[in-house]
Amino acid sequence: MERGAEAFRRISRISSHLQPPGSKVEDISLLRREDCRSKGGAPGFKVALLGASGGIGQPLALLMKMNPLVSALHLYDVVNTPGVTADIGHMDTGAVVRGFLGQPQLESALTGMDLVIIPAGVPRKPGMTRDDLFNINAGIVRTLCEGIAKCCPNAIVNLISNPVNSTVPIAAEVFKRAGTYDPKRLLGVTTLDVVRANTFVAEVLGIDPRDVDVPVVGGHAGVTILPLLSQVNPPCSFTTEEIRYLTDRIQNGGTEVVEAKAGAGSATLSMAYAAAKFADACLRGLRGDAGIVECSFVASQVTELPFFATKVRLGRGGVEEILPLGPLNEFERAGLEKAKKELAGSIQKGVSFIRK
Ligand SMILES: NC(=O)C1=CN([C@@H]2O[C@H](COP(=O)(O)OP(=O)(O)OC[C@H]3O[C@@H](n4cnc5c(N)ncnc54)[C@H](O)[C@@H]3O)[C@@H](O)[C@H]2O)C=CC1
Ligand SMILES: O=C([O-])CC(=O)C(=O)O
Repeated sequence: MERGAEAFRRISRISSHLQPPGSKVEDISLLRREDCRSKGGAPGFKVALLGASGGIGQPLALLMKMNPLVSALHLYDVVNTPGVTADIGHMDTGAVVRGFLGQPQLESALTGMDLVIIPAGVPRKPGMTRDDLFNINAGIVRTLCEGIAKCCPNAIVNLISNPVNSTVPIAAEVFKRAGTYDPKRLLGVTTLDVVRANTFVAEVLGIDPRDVDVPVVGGHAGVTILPLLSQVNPPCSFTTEEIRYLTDRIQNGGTEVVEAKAGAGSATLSMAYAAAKFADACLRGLRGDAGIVECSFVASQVTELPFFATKVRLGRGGVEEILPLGPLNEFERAGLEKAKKELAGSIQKGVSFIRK
């Protein structure tokens, strides 16, 4: 009997370690986080996920909890974080998980973070463009970035919320106002475009997508998504029809998912995969690994525009080097002009939102 009670006490103590703040477990008097023997997790990076209860946020939380480079994972949202945190927190991987609910807990969620990933905001429904999300998501991104400027100004920021072509300029303006802007640390996540391009090109070539690398440059909406099919690795050639089919499918991959989900949102699972892949690359860069190259929408001088997505080399300071576009064929040069025209407007819209 006595041994049974002791066993219950020990189990209760262990599970208390993972209870999120605000959850309803206090009525079991033995459940106290402070009772745990171990206070910390494995050495590694501290990562915050803002929008953690959403369609992207939940699977991304799962994937980041599985990343051995992460020692602390902070899950922030305006809804449902106690449940998501309790659930993810039971995974027997190294990262210690803590949940934060609502604006009053934003600062605690952000303090001390090395990497902040932002998938907070509304997704598209059929018939909408990413720009139709601007009115709601611009304000959400501004608030979250103000928190970052205050609580973890040196963190790397991975911005997922759409329209990325405008939200990255918004974030830059918020950081400039706060005096914390470092263009090397602000990265718009365009990895899903590369992931899709690799998949669709591999399908056409009849090879394994893991063996394919397609650079996708420009931005993250419609014609601003510019796959460079002339630079595919391994080197290969396509017919004119294949180039038109692939370019169109890559540019409209997001819309393909939005329509298939028929009102239930946009890409979440493939996006969580892509975001986890990109975040892992950023963390390996922070660790000092060499040769980490990914496409990302960043402050750039590759074109006359202030922001542009290209391959970038990641390192301890974030973006260590912006790689050139490389030689483009005539089809890609025409695509680049179209992309730049639309991008210029989207970037300006983001900048004006803060400067107005
Ligand atoms: N960059 C990219 O390649 C992609 C970007 N996206 C974008 O990611 C965003 C999120 O998409 P989903 O996860 O599918 O949407 P969702 O609606 O399922 O989840 C969004 C989450 O953000 C939370 N949220 C709302 N306001 C917030 C605030 N002020 N602070 C913190 N959290 C807040 C919501 O409560 C919700 O849990 C959308 O804007 C979508 O367009 C989606 C796919 C790909
Ligand atoms: O299409 C959307 O709205 C979501 C997104 O950015 C993508 O899937 O690429």
